[in-house]
Amino acid sequence: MNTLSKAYEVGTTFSHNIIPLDFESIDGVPESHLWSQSDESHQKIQTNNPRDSLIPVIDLSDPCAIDLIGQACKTWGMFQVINHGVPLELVKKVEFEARRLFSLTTHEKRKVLRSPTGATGYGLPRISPFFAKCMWHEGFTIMGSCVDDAKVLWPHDYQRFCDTMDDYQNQMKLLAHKLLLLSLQTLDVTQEEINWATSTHGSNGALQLNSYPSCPNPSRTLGLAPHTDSLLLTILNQYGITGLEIFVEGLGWSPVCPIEGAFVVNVGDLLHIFSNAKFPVVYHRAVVNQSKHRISVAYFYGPPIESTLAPLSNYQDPCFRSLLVKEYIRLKATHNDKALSLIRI
Ligand SMILES: C=C1C[C@]23C[C@@]1(O)CC[C@H]2[C@@]12CCC[C@@](C)(C(=O)O1)[C@H]2[C@@H]3C(=O)O
Ligand SMILES: O=C(O)CCC(=O)C(=O)O
Ligand SMILES: [Fe+2]
Repeated sequence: MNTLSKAYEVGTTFSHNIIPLDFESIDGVPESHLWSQSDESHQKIQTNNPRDSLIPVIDLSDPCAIDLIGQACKTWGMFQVINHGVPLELVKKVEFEARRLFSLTTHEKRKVLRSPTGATGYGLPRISPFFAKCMWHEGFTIMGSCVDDAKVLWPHDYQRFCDTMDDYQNQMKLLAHKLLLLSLQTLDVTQEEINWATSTHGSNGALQLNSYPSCPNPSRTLGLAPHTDSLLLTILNQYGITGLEIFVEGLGWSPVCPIEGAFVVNVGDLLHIFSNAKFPVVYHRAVVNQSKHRISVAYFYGPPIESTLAPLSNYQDPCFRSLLVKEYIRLKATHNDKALSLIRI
């Protein structure tokens, strides 16, 4: 077993609906998607200016970028990055292809449904079984090649979609390595540990295309329920439409405003563990809106799944026990937000 998708093959299968709603054919929010106003996951906060964002914006060409990234990772577990070197043309192509996919009919999209234990394909977010209500969301997950699914969707025109997603995953991996290298240098880390986190052999990534159709009653539902991301680092593009929110202790849910050309970068569970909790993980969610069909694209970067994950060796008191990366992925798949506490020392 050496690819990320394999780590998901074994594990609990939930008898839970795995098919997104047929958003084309409904004109209200059904009971299954109505979140209670008293639910903590569903509370809102008022910011004085909805354009205000707490999360720092870091210019990668700034000579101080390393300190700024270290500071942002330690304070927020999140930052936005500009001047990152990813070609804008490719970023736009990814949005175009994602919109092309989600604008297919429900009948077409259901031909490439992710199986209940599967990793790739069209479906609901993996975290869905942990919530009583459904999310106003449909997603397409890519781990490695997406050619099999693309051939089903566009038998005579699949190459464009695959090439775009492959190029983007390569660019994302390069950026993830760059950002990990910078952030880790601000911790007491050995060269061997840096090599593990930024290894080019057997390291794993996944691309998640998220679609949040416009919603007749956005305040009564959620696009993506509160969660932390599982792998080392996530690089997200909001494509200009507000929706991502983070949970800030004492403040509540706060928006992360989209900035043109920027990516939102956040620490995942594996980096939280590896940094011995020096980098916090940030709870985040996505809200939907009434007039716009929002697309976001998230790249998740992780280390080889057969390798051992352990807190940095230079720290005297490890906060977590060590385990294989694939074991943590399975714990997360079966226990969701309880997984971290299950390995805390
Ligand atoms: C590598 C992965 C991270 C992810 C699970 C996945 O296998 C691919 C989908 C990812 C995603 C996207 C939406 C939110 C999330 C929590 C989910 O349900 O599926 C993340 C997963 C994660 O970070 O655990
Ligand atoms: O759509 C968003 O803004 C958030 C997406 C997200 O959190 C994810 O894909 O893990
Ligand atoms: Fe996320």
